[in-house]
Amino acid sequence: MSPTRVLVLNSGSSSVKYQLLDMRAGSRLAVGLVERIGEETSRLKHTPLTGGASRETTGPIADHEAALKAVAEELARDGLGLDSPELAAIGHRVVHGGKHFTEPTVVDDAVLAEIERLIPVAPLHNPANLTGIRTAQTLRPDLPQVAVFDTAFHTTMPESAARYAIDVKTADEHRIRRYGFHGTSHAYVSRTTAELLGRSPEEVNVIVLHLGNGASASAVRGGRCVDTSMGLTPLEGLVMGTRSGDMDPAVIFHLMRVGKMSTDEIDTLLNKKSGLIGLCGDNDMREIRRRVDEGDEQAQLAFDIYIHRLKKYIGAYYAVLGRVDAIAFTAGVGENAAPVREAAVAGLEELGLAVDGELNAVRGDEPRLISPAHARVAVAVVPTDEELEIANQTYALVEKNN
Ligand SMILES: Nc1ncnc2c1ncn2[C@@H]1O[C@H](COP(=O)(O)OP(=O)(O)O)[C@@H](O)[C@H]1O
Ligand SMILES: CC(=O)OP(=O)(O)O
Ligand SMILES: [Mg+2]
Repeated sequence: MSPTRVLVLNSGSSSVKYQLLDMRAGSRLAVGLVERIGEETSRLKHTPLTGGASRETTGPIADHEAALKAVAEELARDGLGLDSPELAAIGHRVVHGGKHFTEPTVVDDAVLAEIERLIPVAPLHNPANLTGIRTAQTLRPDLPQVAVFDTAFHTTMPESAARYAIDVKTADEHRIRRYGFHGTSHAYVSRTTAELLGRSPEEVNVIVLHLGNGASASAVRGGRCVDTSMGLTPLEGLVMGTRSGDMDPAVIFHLMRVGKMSTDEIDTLLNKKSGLIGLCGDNDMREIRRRVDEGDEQAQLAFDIYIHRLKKYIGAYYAVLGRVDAIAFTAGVGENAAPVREAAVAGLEELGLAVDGELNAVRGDEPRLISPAHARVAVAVVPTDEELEIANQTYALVEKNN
């Protein structure tokens, strides 16, 4: 019998999320997370789902290579090591795939070179993704390593949404266009939202709000992305944990000319010291809500700016789609922060949008509706599962190639 297990690695700038799945049985064998990679207080949390309790270790994990080796050791302790003949492939989230990669792709040297070439436009993410792939290759050189790109779902965007209004020749020479990210999540969540409505994805128009530490919105018409809020890099769009999202690009010239800041300093400012953390010193929505409830004005202003931007995108994508069947909230903030969901649609009753206070307060892991009965537009909470989606795409590709 051919092997049926897939290991999925979702390497972020300072974390690795992973899952080991058995695709034939449709079950998860282990899940885990390594956080704060590169710091003294790195933490690995491993949960075997074949029996036994979660294990947590803290202590310095220097880089993504060390992180992946630690994950491999944890899996081996449960008899689920990477040397298993039952492993069919390793699936990797790769954040930037440019215009080129529209499908999941088996990694070879040319693919690695392209991911590397795209580092300047995904400096926080592509290096970690590359290290994950290379380390996995050294651990299992015989296995297919499959790259699943954040950008792939957005390659259906029309030119009118994908192009910036800058000189065409310059844009083409430097491949400057809007690529969009979190595509695996937008694809999974828009499809799951259609299922929740009991309809096929082709029939429905959905606005997906992926609100994690990084955050993006997308407009999905009949299962295809027609616009999304991130652009050339994951900096454009919504207010995020540490990223500014949209602003007048001339802010950058001003900081250079008048603020005498270097390109790298401005890059760090906008990617790592802006957004919620720049506005109020915290990037965790739990902490911000706690402060808001205590009457903290700075946290309140940060929250208000976050919501204002979100609302603008809801309105914009409503206009782009013309008809909206559902709005889906997902990722850490979208799935957990009821006040964010309530505030984001407050005052939009004329657009057929509202949340039911009681439904909105319910917590859970299942996709669910939070709009009042008979609402014109369904408002939903749809937990994302990038790892499952990557596993499905990886396994489908490996099966096809066999
Ligand atoms: N219970 C909660 N209430 C409000 N916000 C939460 C809660 N749990 C997590 N979050 C938010 O979710 C964020 C992480 O989301 P996640 O989707 O895991 O992000 P990423 O994949 O970018 O690391 C945290 O920074 C925090 O702001
Ligand atoms: C592309 C992106 O912003 O990813 P993340 O939210 O994982 O940082
Ligand atoms: Mg994420």
